Amino acid sequence: MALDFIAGCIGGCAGIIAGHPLDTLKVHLQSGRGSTWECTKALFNGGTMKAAYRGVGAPLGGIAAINAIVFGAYGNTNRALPDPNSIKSHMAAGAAAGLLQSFACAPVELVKTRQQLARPGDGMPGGAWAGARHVLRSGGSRALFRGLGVTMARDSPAFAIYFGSYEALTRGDRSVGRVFMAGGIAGALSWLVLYPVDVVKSRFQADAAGQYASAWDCFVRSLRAEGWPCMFRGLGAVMVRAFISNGACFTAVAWTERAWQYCMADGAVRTLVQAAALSEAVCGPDIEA
Ligand SMILES: NC(=[NH2+])NCCC[C@H](N)C(=O)O
Repeated sequence: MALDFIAGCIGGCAGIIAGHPLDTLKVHLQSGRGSTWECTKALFNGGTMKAAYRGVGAPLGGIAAINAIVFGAYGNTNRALPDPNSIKSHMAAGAAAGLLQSFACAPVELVKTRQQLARPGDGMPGGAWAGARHVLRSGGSRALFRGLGVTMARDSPAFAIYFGSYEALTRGDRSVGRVFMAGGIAGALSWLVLYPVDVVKSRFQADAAGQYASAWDCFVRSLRAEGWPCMFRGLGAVMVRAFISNGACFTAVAWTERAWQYCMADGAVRTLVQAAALSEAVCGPDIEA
């Protein structure tokens, strides 16, 4: 249990660091900041990764809480179901985990999104806590939880697909290569299917001025103004990000688990050797020897 959590945190951090620049590109594309080429150029302007990594603090800071909820809810729901090993149970447990983690994920992603899109002079500080305080001061907790409903609508089905497909793809083979591929494919699939919901979420959370009354209003007005193509902008970036990020995440989880098991086994051997040495010191060498 504790191991799942520690492994999940290390995996989650690896995934965030590997995937954040592409996440920033995605958010810029979703918000209509320009073509892929224009956005990429703007993000790497100045030759540093600074703009591409803006807003990384909130997801890094929130990953422990989010993973505690995801792994806790996933494991417990799965075990409580009548047939825990079926893919259906893994999907149901994933859906419950996705729903619950939205309460932590929505405010984290709101701060992240605002920082990724911040322009000089609009007062959005760069740090995670400073960003959250800024949002709270300007609109209270309602402002911080703007987009909670649409986050649930995205993440409950997304995590069902995520855990269901990961389980299906790793049945019978948990080698490092397989884990990376399965994690990458599961991540990419979970984004592909729910992508328009994510576009609406980004646009709705980015809207600090309160131009949209609700996420639905944001969806209808975006469609009316720009048509269906805007619901798929950034899909390429997110698929590459999701593959790398979730491949890295599940691989780090598997490595951490193996390192742990190795240390435990090693520790157990050392304890046996010490116990033998101690008994020899106390009782003298074996009589037969
Ligand atoms: N579409 C989703 N939210 N899928 C669940 C995977 C979440 C994962 N942490 C990622 O960012 O890729």
